[in-house]
Parts: sequence; C-alpha cells; structure tokens
Amino acid sequence: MTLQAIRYENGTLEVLDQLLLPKESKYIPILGVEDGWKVINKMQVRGAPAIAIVGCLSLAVEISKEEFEKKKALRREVEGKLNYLISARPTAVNMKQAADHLISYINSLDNDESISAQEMQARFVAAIEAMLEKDISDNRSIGEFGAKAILNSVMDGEQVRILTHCNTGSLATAYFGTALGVVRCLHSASRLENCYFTETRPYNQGARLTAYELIHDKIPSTLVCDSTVAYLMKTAQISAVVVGADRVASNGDTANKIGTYQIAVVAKHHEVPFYVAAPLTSIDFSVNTGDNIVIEERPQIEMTHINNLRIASPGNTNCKHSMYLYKYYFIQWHKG
Ligand SMILES: CSC[C@H]1O[C@H](OP(=O)(O)O)[C@H](O)[C@@H]1O
Repeated sequence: MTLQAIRYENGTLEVLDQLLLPKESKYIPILGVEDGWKVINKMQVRGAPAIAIVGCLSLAVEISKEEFEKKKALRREVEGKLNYLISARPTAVNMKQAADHLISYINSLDNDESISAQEMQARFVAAIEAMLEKDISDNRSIGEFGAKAILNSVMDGEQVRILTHCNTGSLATAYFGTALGVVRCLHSASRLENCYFTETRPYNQGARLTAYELIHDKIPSTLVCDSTVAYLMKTAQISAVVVGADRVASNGDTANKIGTYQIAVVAKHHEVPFYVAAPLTSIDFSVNTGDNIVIEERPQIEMTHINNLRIASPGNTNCKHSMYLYKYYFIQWHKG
C-alpha cells in the first residue's frame, strides 16, 4: 500500500501534514472548510488533485454535521463555501473544476422537486466521496498509459531511465500519483532502471516527498540538485521526462512547479521525450493559452529560510534583483 496523504472514513477527515515530512509523519483532523482552506493555503496538503479532494471533503465533513430544512439554504451554503475554498491557492485548477461541477450538481438536485433536503444532502456528500475512488482510478489509468507510451519509444526489453520534477505521487493525489504513477507502473513492469528526481527548491517536494515515496515503495531512484538536470540529460541517457501539471490550457500550454520550463527546454535540446501526466480535472478548457494562467507567488521566506533557519543573506527586498519570488512558469507545449 503506498502512502496516504488523505484519510477519510464515514464523515471523518484527516490529512498528512506534509510540511513535517520526512522528519515527522503526523495526521491532522479537518473539521470543516476553514481547516480545509488553511491546510491547502499553508501547503500542509498540496498537489493539484489532492487540493481539490481535501477541499471538497472538508465541505462534506462540515455539511454532514448540519441539518437543512430548506434545499435552497443548502445550495446557498455549498456555493459560498466552494467559492471560498477556490481562493486557497490560485494556479492548480482542480479545485475550481470540482467546485464548478459540484455547484452544477447541487443546482440540479435543488431543482428536482422529487428530492427532499435530506436526500439532497446525502447525494451531494456521496458525490464528493466518489471523488476519492475516481482519482485513484484515473491515476492508475494515467500510469499504465504513460508507461506504455514510454516503452513504445524504446527497444523491446530495454530498461528506462526517467527524470521527474516536484512531487506527483500519493502525496499529491488520493493515491498512486500521476507522473509518479507512471514511474510506479514502469517499476511494476520490471522496466525501470532508475528514476532521477529533482530536489525542487524551495519547498523541496522532491527531496522531502518524492524521496519519501520512492524509498517507501523500494523503487530504484536518485535525488539530484535542480541545477543538475542539463548535465544529467547530457550524460545519463535519460529515456523520458515525466512531470505533473497544475493547470493545462486548452492549447496544451502547461503550468507546473517552477523549474519545469527549464527542464522542458533542456529536454528539447537533448531530444529527450517530455510527458505531462495529468487527469482531465487539471485541464482548463476555459483558458486559451498559458498566458491566461494565474501564476502563484509565495512569501519570500519560503525561499530565504529552511525550517526557520535563514539560508539567504538579508537584503533590501525592494531591489528587483534581490526579490525572492517563488513562481510557477508554464511551458510552451512543443508540438511535433
Ligand atoms: C499531481 S500534483 C500536480 C502539481 O502539484 C504540485 O504543486 P504544489 O506542490 O505546489 O502543490 C506540482 O506542481 C505538481 O506537478
């Protein structure tokens, strides 16, 4: 059984506090949407699919404890709280996609006169709970499809060497992962020679989270500095790069963790196939190109400190060159 970022059973929700990993493995209770918003905003829970699932489950936990006489009251509460949850982080689209779907669903339940307020509440909670199993099923399909695509591009029986960035595994989803799900499928097929993964400064999703998962699953892997990527592709015969996505625009432009763009450019230079592994819930058809994707900027302390220890000299942060911005960049989808 791979690691579980999310524990949900009969209306009770706990999440693994990923800010404490790998030093401490601690689950924290989520009692409602306020808790859900906080753990997403603080990145105690992160990863595009996991953000949507935890956000929506926090709503299910909250409304399961309430009684609604009027269907319209339930609909209004659901709409307000889903829009609140979207504001926790801007770039990953999964929470917005889930909110749009659930608002449409609660409106259809409200308009169905054959359904009581209690039935409406029960069906709505069930729809959120179904997101967990759907994500796991999607991840397994992505993993199998991605592994097959990579193996089709190499010689029969050849062992492959994969490079990935950030964390896209069980700690970023309901279970199994997206890009790391592809790695898991290659390993299960006995075709993975090694998975190289970047530390992914400044939050260190790779060094702290992907390392934790690959060691847990006993998958052959090597942690590399972010700055090693070009040298690695020049010297290590990388078979393919596989990364996740926070938001994919309708033309294929992809927003992902900072560092993805430079890996894509280096992969193109070294003619290494580059794959984005993402569920349909990460694709935003309302956005034409990457230019329209909101880029998340986070507090500079997330870069200047590690575990509250300053690692960057204090400077005049008003000067442009000294500004520490933790930004996502999108990669132009290299067609053909
Ligand atoms: C399947 S996770 C997709 C995406 O989420 C991660 O971002 P964060 O750790 O900031 O939530 C990373 O960009 C992954 O590629």
